[in-house]
Amino acid sequence: MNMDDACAALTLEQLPVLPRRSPDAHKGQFGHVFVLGGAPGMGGALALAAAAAYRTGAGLVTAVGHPAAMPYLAAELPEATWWDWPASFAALPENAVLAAGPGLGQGLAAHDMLRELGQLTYPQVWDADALNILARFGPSLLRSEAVRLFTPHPGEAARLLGLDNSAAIQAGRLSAIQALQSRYGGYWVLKGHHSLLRGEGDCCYCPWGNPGMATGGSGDVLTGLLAGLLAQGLPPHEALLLGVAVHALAGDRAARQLGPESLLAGDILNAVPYVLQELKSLDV
Ligand SMILES: NC(=O)C1=CN([C@@H]2O[C@H](COP(=O)(O)OP(=O)(O)OC[C@H]3O[C@@H](n4cnc5c(N)ncnc54)[C@H](OP(=O)(O)O)[C@@H]3O)[C@@H](O)[C@H]2O)[C@@H](O)CC1
Ligand SMILES: Nc1ncnc2c1ncn2[C@@H]1O[C@H](COP(=O)(O)OP(=O)(O)O)[C@@H](O)[C@H]1O
Repeated sequence: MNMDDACAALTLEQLPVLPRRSPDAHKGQFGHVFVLGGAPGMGGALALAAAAAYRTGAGLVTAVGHPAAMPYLAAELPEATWWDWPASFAALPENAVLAAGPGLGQGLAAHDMLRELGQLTYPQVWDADALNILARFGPSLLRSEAVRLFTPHPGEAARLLGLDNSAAIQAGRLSAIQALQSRYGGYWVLKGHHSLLRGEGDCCYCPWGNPGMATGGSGDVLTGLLAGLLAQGLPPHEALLLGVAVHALAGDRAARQLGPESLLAGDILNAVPYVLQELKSLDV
């Protein structure tokens, strides 16, 4: 079955808009995103996700990474605060949102932090190595009731379902995303060409995006976007639709300017503010 026959395409009209900021707004009203990632050699993934959370409008962003990842943050994102691994999340602010996975690796510290994350009730985004660790432990890792958004690519989806490789997922993307949601609960995007979304109600697919986005780090940008939207209080289903759409539209905008071959994940990130503005201007 062709998934496009079974799922409706997301439309611009369906996308929620971010609430207008009151003139006396302060940063505490827009949430505090904690991004867990940045194992040695992968500080860039953490920096991209943290920057994306800020670009979407989060009030504060803290990058939780290995000390070796610090130079990326200092150079790329002085706006972020920084926690070294191993970190504990016993005393987070009330408005915290956690996003785990970008460049996290699968070492001991990552396992410990995810075991703790699985018991927290703050809204969460699970991506990349957080999904690989979840695949190893299964749904029992998710002990608490919490809003959770999951963002696997087909390789990660295969691991989460105990399948050999991504070909099995690609052969039946619709049944794969259904199986993922019934096994792990929560809100899902199965990434790739025409990313599939499944939150509340029927599934839909994202008609935007392009093969230029098949480049290292573009998924890390999506993780930060989703966390930034949750942090501003968007309900999870709306955050899922808007985050995936903004990411794909930003990818299309960057590809039009630069060509798909030259596209970097950072170009998607840089296009996000323009897409957010354009979407706002549609809401009249
Ligand atoms: N700058 C940095 O610091 C960066 C750091 N990064 C970090 O690296 C870590 C490892 O993450 P990763 O995704 O690179 O490795 P991995 O999970 O083994 O996936 C590869 C396999 O999955 C599949 N596959 C993927 N997409 C697919 C698709 N659309 N359609 C179909 N299949 C698809 C495909 O499998 P195959 O088709 O070969 O079966 C492929 O071989 C992680 O922590 C991440 O955050 C990266 O974000 C990059 C930038
Ligand atoms: N051919 C494509 N068409 C549309 N979007 C794509 C395509 N290839 C990749 N993408 C998007 O780019 C992102 C890649 O994410 P991911 O594979 O996790 O990359 P990384 O791990 O390098 O950050 C996803 O959001 C995916 O939907």
